[in-house]
Parts: sequence; C-alpha cells; structure tokens
Amino acid sequence: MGHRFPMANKSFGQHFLNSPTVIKKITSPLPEGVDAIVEIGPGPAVLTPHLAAYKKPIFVIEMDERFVELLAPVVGADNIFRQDALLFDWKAFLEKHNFKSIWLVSNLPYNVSVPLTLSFLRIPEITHMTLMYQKEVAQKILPNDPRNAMGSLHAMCLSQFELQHVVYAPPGAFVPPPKVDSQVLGFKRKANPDIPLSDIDSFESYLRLAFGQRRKQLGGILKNDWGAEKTQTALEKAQISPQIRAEALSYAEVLKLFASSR
Ligand SMILES: C[S@@+](CC[C@H](N)C(=O)[O-])C[C@H]1O[C@@H](n2cnc3c(N)ncnc32)[C@H](O)[C@@H]1O
Repeated sequence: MGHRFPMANKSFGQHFLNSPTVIKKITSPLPEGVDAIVEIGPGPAVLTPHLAAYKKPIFVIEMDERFVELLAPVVGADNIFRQDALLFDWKAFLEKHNFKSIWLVSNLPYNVSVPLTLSFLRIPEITHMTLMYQKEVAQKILPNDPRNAMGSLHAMCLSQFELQHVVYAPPGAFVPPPKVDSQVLGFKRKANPDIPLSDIDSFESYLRLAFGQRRKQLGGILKNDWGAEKTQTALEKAQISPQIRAEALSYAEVLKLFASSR
C-alpha cells in the first residue's frame, strides 16, 4: 500500500498495520450516533486518516513524539495528546468537550491492552470501541468456544458491552510482524449494563477472587475470603454447587452469585 513507516520503537510496542483489508474492517462503518472519535496509539497515522474522513471531532493519544508531525495535518495539532493513554485525564477531557457518545479505536500496544480496556469500560461516554488484541487476550474477552471459558475479563467486558468479533490479523498484516496472531473486537455499550458502574469495583474484586484459581472448586476459593457462612448462603441463594469450578460457571450464574453475595 506504499505506506512508509518510521523505525518501530520496540519499547512502545510498535507494529504498524499494513493490510488494507484489516484497516478497513477496523475503521468502518462509523457506529451510529457517535459524536467524537478518540484513537489511542495512532503511530504514523495509519488508521487515523480513515477515521478523520468521517468529519467528526477526532482526538489522538500517542506517547511517541516522533509522530506528532505526521498526525497534526490529519487531526489538528490541538487534538493530539502526547502522553501515556493509561494516564489520560478523561474527566477533564469530558468536562471540556461534553461528548456523549465516543467511538474509541485502537491498534493497542499489547503490553497495556488489558489495563486500558478495564479503564475504558468505566467511562460511560465511551459507547463504542474497536480494539486490536493479541489473539490469546481477545479469546479471553470473547471466547470462540464459550464452554468452560468463563473468566474475569469476559465477565467484566460483558457486564458493560455487547461484544463481537471483527477481524483476525496475522503477523504478516503488520510491519514489523509481531510474533503472535492478533484479533480485533467490537464493543457496543449496553443501554442497561448488567452491573451498574457504581458497583464495578466490587464486581471486579469478586471476579478476581472467583477466577484467581479457576481450576479449584468454587466453594473452597470463596470460603477463604468470605468465610464459611457467607459462602454457603450465597451459593445456596444462587443455586450453585460449591463443587463447581469457576471456569464452568455460566455468565448468568456469575451475575447471580455476585448479587447473592451482597
Ligand atoms: C501497535 S502500534 C499501532 C500503530 C498504528 N495505530 C497502526 O495501527 O499501525 C501501537 C502504538 O501505540 C503507541 N503507544 C504505546 N504505548 C502507548 C501508551 N501507553 N499510550 C499511548 N500510546 C502508546 C505506540 O507508540 C504506537 O504508535
């Protein structure tokens, strides 16, 4: 496609997309009703021009200062945040701009993809996301085979979003090619989340406890933290056997047990 990439900086997890098919799948269509687009880690403006073409307000957050010069003509110098996306001040950004429905797009740097996803799900104004992951991580968020696949990332994301597979990206879709396969997922915020955001921290602690030792029996794991009485009452109320392994729980059971534990 003739895109000329600067030298990739490995410490920033840089692998630039070089596949028109994958780029198109990530950047289209514009989700209905969004009033702004935020791209994390735009690098040398690979996805960015396709997103800017929608003529919505567009902002980018990029750590590597070498790219500012390439991004400025695409999004405007004032719309570039040259910083770590993990430290981005969403509160200040939203107070200033008052957007109600943001589409967040990113070919995420693999080392920060999970903490970033967990932070985005806490920002209700982010209504749509299209995010690239290492395939193993994407499979934890949205397993192809849902049997015995329950885990904390899946439950956390599903509590706020409808999830869908968008496209696989083999190593050859990038320059330089990473050592792993990648997968892009689409997220659409549920109008009524299964867990209100005010409870999301407790839900996350509960999931970390229940899925910290996925292959052990659930009753034993919970008892260590909750004590015998609370564990027995909660499991009975949710009609779940203490002998079950956490990974075999259905999503409905995960929600029921959380509700029963409170
Ligand atoms: C995998 S590359 C993707 C580049 C481009 N968007 C593409 O699709 O080809 C990840 C980009 O994220 C940037 N980056 C890495 N860690 C970051 C962080 N914590 N916050 C913001 N940007 C980061 C890197 O400098 C790099 O440009």
